[in-house]
Amino acid sequence: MLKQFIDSIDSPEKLKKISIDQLNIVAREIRHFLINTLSRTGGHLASNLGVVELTLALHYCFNSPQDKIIWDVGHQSYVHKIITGRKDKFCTLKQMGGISGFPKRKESVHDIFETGHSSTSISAALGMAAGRDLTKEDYSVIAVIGDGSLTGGMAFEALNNAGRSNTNLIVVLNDNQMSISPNVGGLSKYLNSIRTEPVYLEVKEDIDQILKKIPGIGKSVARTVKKTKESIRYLLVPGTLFEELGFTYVGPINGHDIKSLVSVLKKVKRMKGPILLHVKTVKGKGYPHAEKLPCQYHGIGPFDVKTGQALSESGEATYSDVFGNTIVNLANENNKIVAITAAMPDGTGLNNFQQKFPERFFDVGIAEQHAVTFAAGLASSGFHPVFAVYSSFLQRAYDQIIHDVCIQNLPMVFAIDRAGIVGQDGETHQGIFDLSFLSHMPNMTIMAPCDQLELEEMLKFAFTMKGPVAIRYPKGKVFNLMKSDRTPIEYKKSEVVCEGKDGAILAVGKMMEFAQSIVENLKQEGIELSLINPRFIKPIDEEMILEVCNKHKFIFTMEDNVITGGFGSKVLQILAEHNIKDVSVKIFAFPDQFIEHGTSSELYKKYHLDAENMQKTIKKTIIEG
Ligand SMILES: Cc1ncc(C[n+]2csc(CCOP(=O)(O)OP(=O)(O)O)c2C)c(N)n1
Ligand SMILES: CC(=O)[C@@H](O)[C@H](O)COP(=O)(O)O
Ligand SMILES: [Mg+2]
Repeated sequence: MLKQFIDSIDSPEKLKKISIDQLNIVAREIRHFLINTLSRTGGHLASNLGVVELTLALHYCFNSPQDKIIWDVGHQSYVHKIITGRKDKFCTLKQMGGISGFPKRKESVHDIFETGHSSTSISAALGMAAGRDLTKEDYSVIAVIGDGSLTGGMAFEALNNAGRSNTNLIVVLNDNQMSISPNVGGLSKYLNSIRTEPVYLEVKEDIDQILKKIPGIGKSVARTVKKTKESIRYLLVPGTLFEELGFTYVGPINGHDIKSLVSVLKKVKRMKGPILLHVKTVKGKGYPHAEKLPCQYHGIGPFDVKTGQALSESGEATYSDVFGNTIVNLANENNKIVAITAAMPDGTGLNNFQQKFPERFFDVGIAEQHAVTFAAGLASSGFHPVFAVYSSFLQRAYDQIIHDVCIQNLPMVFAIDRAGIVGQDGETHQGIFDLSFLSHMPNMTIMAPCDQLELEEMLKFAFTMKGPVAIRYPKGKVFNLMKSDRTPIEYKKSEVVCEGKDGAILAVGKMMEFAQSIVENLKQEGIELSLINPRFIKPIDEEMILEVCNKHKFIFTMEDNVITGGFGSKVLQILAEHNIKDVSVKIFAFPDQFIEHGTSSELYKKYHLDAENMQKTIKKTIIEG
């Protein structure tokens, strides 16, 4: 096989040894490598195809790890990983024990800061720059942020802070006009308006030289000249928004032209103060299927390279589908229902709602904090909003939920998708904290459906409530509980699935899938268990728990949440409050640690939360008495 350039490039130093023309060959090879490898492993293909030249140029012009490159979200860091010696590990991408889909400090000295959630890079970079200035060191700090991520509030907080800091900091804005879906909002419109400007660094320097030569005679003339300079700048130099914040704006430049990128980056490296380099790229660049459908190829499972067809799609309904369909049905009957997403209409299943009720649908950008307070505003003016959001991203809005929703006891629904284990996105994305961080908020009601039907019923129920309600459900395909006589949803009431004499399982949400099979299996072995579907995590069905304690010596609680502050600990609290000492409680939950990437089933197994392991523990506990 023909020896490729990328086979020999395992560090930024090696990259620097080749010519700029040869960089174009490397770019081609990397694209080929990414498409072929990700067709087997899956991953964030489109974003990475879009930053091939940009990443090569950055590593060509800067000296990582002395110079610090921070990747916002980090889903576009694959090319960086390839250049920094991890190409051979790509067949393990996002797999248990393999390399992560995001920057990880333990993976490489070049992964200088970990990301996964958006809009953090400028803050982190500014902190590093401040640290560098304090220790009087000399290196560059570069934040690479996408136009979608720039819509997040934190990015603006950081721009505001950096713009007046005078510190040397480079923000590379990777503008592909896309978030996961097309980017939205005023900022996106603004970037669009300056994308077409053919003016960049050289021209701006020329203008500055010309302006300097305008003579200033007398005070009023000086004022006029100053105004004229500002107007000329407004007319001729794009990016004035950033300039006014205190950044020197450079761009827009073509992010697929390596020669220009290298030339501009070399100049930017020498410039002082905060710089914003605006780079235009195409999401999915070089793979026609991804260029055409960048949203579909944002994060993709294995696919056929030729046809672009996904290989693993089963067509079975997911919880997101069920949410999406149910909310449309409910909104048909209730015109007060409005829906909000923070840049994730597809992932959350809200896209049908968007099409059916465009005027009642709001994509606020990657802005979870704003989304919650925006919903609170709608709720306080008579609407009943639903905010559909992934569990881990809702973490962003902790204070807004307390301060803007719960204190005022406003009616709104949090449709919390990707609760529990999401699998291959790892630590930053596992939704294992929501039960804990929502539980201690007064006025909040929290429910977890154990199956498809229950999600539908809980959504209907949630819109009859007068305060905030959170419904959390997992990633992936729906489960259907084997029980014909389902009881209707009633506030604070659990459901008895079956009764037995040897112990009781209380299985929250998804854990019911495991619990039902455990009960069936142990029955074959002569162990009879009660199975309870708690439905409400808050307020918890205390009556049921006390009844279970009256009947059983052993209680087993199951939840796909971290053990600290979760459902099990609430059960223990009730036992303690009632001074119940003769009942043993075993909590099955995730330990007090961050859960790495891997498939969901691997992770449940590793943490002994799969059916087989839990069954063994339950059997042993009961037999040993
Ligand atoms: C706080 C937060 N909310 C939502 C997401 C989900 N998410 C990941 S990437 C992405 C779009 C990012 O767009 P952009 O920064 O422009 O990068 P691109 O994919 O276009 O390269 C979103 C919404 C996230 N990672 N973090
Ligand atoms: C990088 C990121 O945060 C998202 O792209 C996330 O990976 C989406 O997850 P789903 O694939 O579960 O929608
Ligand atoms: Mg983008």
